[in-house]
Amino acid sequence: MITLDDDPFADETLADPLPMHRRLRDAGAVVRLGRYDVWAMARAAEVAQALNDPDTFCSSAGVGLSDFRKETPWRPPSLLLEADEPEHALARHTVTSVLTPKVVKTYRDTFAREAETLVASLLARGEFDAVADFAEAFPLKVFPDAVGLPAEGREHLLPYGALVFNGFGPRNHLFTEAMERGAAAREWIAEHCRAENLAPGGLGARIHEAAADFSEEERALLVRSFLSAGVDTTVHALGNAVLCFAEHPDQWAALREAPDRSRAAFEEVVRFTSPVQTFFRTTTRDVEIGGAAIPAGEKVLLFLAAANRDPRRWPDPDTFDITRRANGHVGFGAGVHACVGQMFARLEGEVLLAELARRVTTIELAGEPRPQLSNTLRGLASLPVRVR
Ligand code: HEM
Ligand SMILES: CC(C)Cc1ccc(C(=O)O)cc1
Repeated sequence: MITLDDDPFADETLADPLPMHRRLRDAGAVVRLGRYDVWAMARAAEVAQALNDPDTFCSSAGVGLSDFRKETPWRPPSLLLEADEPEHALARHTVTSVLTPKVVKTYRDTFAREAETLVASLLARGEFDAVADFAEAFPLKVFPDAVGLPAEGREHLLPYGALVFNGFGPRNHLFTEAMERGAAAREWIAEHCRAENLAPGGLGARIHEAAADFSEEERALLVRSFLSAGVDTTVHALGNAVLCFAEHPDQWAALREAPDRSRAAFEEVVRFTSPVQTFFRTTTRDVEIGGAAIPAGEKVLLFLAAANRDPRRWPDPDTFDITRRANGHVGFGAGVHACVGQMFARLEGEVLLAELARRVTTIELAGEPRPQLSNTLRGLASLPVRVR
């Protein structure tokens, strides 16, 4: 068995995980991380195999380091993310009956209007922070509007997301800081998963209506899934997109030439930067995989970001190329738990990047990008840019 002593959740690793990803892929198809006493997979083939075998690699013990069979979760488990069949299928069917591709399409015009307003205001400013003023501003407007959240209190969404995503890691300083900062957010989120605080016709209200045979608190948990996963993820993807284009002016020129390439460009941003870097599964039986014998009951850390740059699967994996066919990456997961909001996320990325490409000639760094450290997400805390 190959053991590495890397700490994937250390600040310096989180700030620049690529060297570790290379070491993990080169060390073997399955390796052991001595520091946390867990297994790890970083190659595309094994990560896909685990995601597509939920009976062997389950989610109901939690998709973070904490094993729900041994420790009390910090919040009641998700009926989607932290559930296995048959319970998972029931919840999934309810949510996908609300967030259908057809329903997602109905937001296109609203997103386009919001994008026009936002890009025009940023172009007028010329210099701004592409995280706070762009990557956070857009999702924090369109997503809570779609869910049916009130205008006030939306400042709780990002701190709550930070709690959720740091909660998948070890109880390090990132988790404790998110816990302290997120105390008020937990209250507000719990309140706003309830039907009476969700606007009629919004996605939240529609989940309550579709989940008629669930209990009141289960219906609220289904809405909590959207509030947990629906903002920080797209915020990081959009911030990463601006950094990619600022660092690859040739790719920005290619997108400006054909703004209708923006959907494929966003897909390549998700593959290349993997906003969601890792999460766990737990083995339900002894399993042979990648030349290793993993006993039942063990935590397995899946490195989506490393798989998305695996040269065994991707030609020139470290090249950011918006004309590549990026589909088949695992940035949105795969299998029964694959992202239920990916079409919504793709629409946000497609519409906003197309508008930016139509209106902005050049994007330049106007200062050092500052990484946002997270146990699960990869993205920026700030990104000073100048646009013309
Ligand atoms: C770029 C943006 C996004 C990324 C990179 C992303 C990534 C992911 C990934 C990797 C998973 C799989 C988790 C697992 O297998 O354990 C997932 C699941 C999920 N995502 Fe997303 N997501 C994004 C946006 C969204 C949005 C906008 C929503 C809500 C509308 C959302 C809601 C969910 C939910 C509810 C699940 C759990 C599905 C299940 O377990 O059946 N996500 N996401
Ligand atoms: C990448 C995933 C771990 C994002 C995510 C977070 C939370 C939930 C939930 O159901 O609370 C679902 C998905």
